[in-house]
Amino acid sequence: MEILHTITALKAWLQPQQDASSKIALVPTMGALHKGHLSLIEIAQQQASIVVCSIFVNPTQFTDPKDLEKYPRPLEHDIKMLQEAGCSAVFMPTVKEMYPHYPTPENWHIDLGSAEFLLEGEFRKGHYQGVTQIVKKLFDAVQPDLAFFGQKDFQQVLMIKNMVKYFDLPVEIVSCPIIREDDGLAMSSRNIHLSASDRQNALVLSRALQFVKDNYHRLSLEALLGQARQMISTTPGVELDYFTIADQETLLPIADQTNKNAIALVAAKVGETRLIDNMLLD
Ligand SMILES: Nc1ncnc2c1ncn2[C@@H]1O[C@H](COP(=O)(O)OP(=O)(O)OP(=O)(O)O)[C@@H](O)[C@H]1O
Ligand SMILES: CC(C)(CO)[C@@H](O)C(=O)[O-]
Ligand code: BAL
Repeated sequence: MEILHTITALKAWLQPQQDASSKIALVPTMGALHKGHLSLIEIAQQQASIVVCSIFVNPTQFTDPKDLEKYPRPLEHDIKMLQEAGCSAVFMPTVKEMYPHYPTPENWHIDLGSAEFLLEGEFRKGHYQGVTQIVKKLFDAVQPDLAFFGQKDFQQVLMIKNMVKYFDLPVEIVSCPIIREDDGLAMSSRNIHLSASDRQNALVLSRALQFVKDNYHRLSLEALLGQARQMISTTPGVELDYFTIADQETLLPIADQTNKNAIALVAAKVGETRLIDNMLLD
């Protein structure tokens, strides 16, 4: 596996590999890799001949400086995992490589539609401008045919699709299923911060989502939301940011269960760690 730190080195490595039949896939990550990330690599390998994984903890998408500072960075371990997964190359640039004038902000603001300001966008203001800014830079560097993202960050996939439309980019965005621990907790790099009791309390998120999914056509919307929110807010050490049942396209709350395109989404702080999860309904 090739380990590349600069855009110049990345382009020099990619160029001779490209022929008319080869497809390039990009799997963007912030590292601290787990089986969720590996599933994206595996799906990418089924659809492309060259799979580039990027590892970059992108400062412009963090709204909480403490969250950025303590974000896990086990780079040696990540490289080993990617090597074992048979990834073609890993791109791990410095902050200066991606943002030459950092910490001076670059001029970046694009229209991502009104869903930008809902849910994660409401709790992490400007988050999706930062996400789309770095993903555009990664797309420019790799020029992938396909790019793979996890459904765990459901709103992120929507925002990236909107960014692709905005610039009319020739890249296909593939959304991949959420990988969970055996007890239902969605895998996440930030799970490493959970204490033993946080880890147990965090299960309420997937349980509340599963409750809504199982009862979607049995209970009223009011009852579904009321019970799910109560399950979460009565769990010790868990502080709910939002639990919503929304339309998958607009992310606005659905009006009733005739909606065939609904999703339940949740975000909560478990101990000191903020987690998100979601489940498609119907
Ligand atoms: N459990 C999972 N299943 C499938 N894809 C996942 C999972 N967790 C993360 N991903 C995807 O991996 C990509 C990189 O995500 P990232 O590196 O931020 O990891 P993460 O586990 O989501 O970390 P965190 O949420 O703690 O930042 C994203 O597209 C994300 O949606
Ligand atoms: C897409 C991404 C790599 C951009 O920094 C990040 O938001 C993530 O890991 O989901
Ligand atoms: N996977 C989402 C990246 C973030 O939380 O910033």
